[in-house]
Amino acid sequence: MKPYVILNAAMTLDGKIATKTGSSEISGLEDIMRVHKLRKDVDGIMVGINTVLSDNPKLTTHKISSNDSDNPVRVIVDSKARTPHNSNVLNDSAKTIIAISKEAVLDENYLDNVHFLEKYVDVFVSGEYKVDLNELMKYLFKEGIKTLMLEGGSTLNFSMFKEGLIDEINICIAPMVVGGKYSKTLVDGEGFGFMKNAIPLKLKDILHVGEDLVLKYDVLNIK
Ligand SMILES: NC(=O)C1=CN([C@@H]2O[C@H](COP(=O)(O)OP(=O)(O)OC[C@H]3O[C@@H](n4cnc5c(N)ncnc54)[C@H](O)[C@@H]3O)[C@@H](O)[C@H]2O)C=CC1
Ligand SMILES: Nc1nc(O)c(N)c(N[C@@H]2O[C@H](COP(=O)(O)O)[C@@H](O)[C@H]2O)n1
Repeated sequence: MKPYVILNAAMTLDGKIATKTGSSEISGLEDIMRVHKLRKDVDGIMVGINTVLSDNPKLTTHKISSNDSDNPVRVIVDSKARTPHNSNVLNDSAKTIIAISKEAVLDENYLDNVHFLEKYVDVFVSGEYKVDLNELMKYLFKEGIKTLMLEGGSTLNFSMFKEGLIDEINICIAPMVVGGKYSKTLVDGEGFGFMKNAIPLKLKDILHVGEDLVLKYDVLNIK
């Protein structure tokens, strides 16, 4: 059993979720409010370690009227236990789970930080060098996370698609173009070699949210 996973992201019309410098303020205010209401409705919210390093996100419902009990459990996919000590995701506004790989506990270069993180958060170990996302989903479900919002970035998004773990996509398209072959797109990773392997989707809703457009899709190849 696994959580129902909703990938939520904001991209420019040309499909970028951040520039090459990591700048990523894309959603308009109304979309931010929509996202924070969605955060309040789900049990968990998950990002990759590069998103933590780049944005230092809070991953709480702080943009809407709410209290700490409304915050979802934060989940960080962090194979080498690189979450910095001063990260906002380590504050006590919400529970945090950091998923690491076996390498992080076997290699003394990473072990000190594992011990540090264990003082503040739940640490879940799976996979040899990279977090095993299937194992992680099973663990989160057992921990009571029945709905999980995936908030990026591009690399984790691809891995989650490849494993067939995403059920739904909510994508905000902002009326802007940024370009750049080194700018992150909605889904990067290694990608598929042939269109016949593309993830099939079904459009289920189109919303005008302020100046932005929000498209909602069901993913048709889930496990
Ligand atoms: N506009 C938007 O909605 C959003 C934009 N972003 C942007 O995305 C950028 C970060 O994206 P990325 O660099 O692609 O990094 P990412 O946030 O997807 O993290 C990827 C890292 O996670 C770790 N990882 C561990 N196990 C993994 C597995 N099984 N599969 C995949 N990754 C695994 C690896 O260290 C990997 O390099 C930032 O610039 C951030 O601002 C991030 C979220 C939302
Ligand atoms: N919905 C949305 N729109 C954007 O324009 C974004 N850049 C993001 N980014 C995601 O939100 C995280 C920041 O969250 P906090 O406000 O600090 O809680 C960021 O790390 C991305 O995951 N999302």
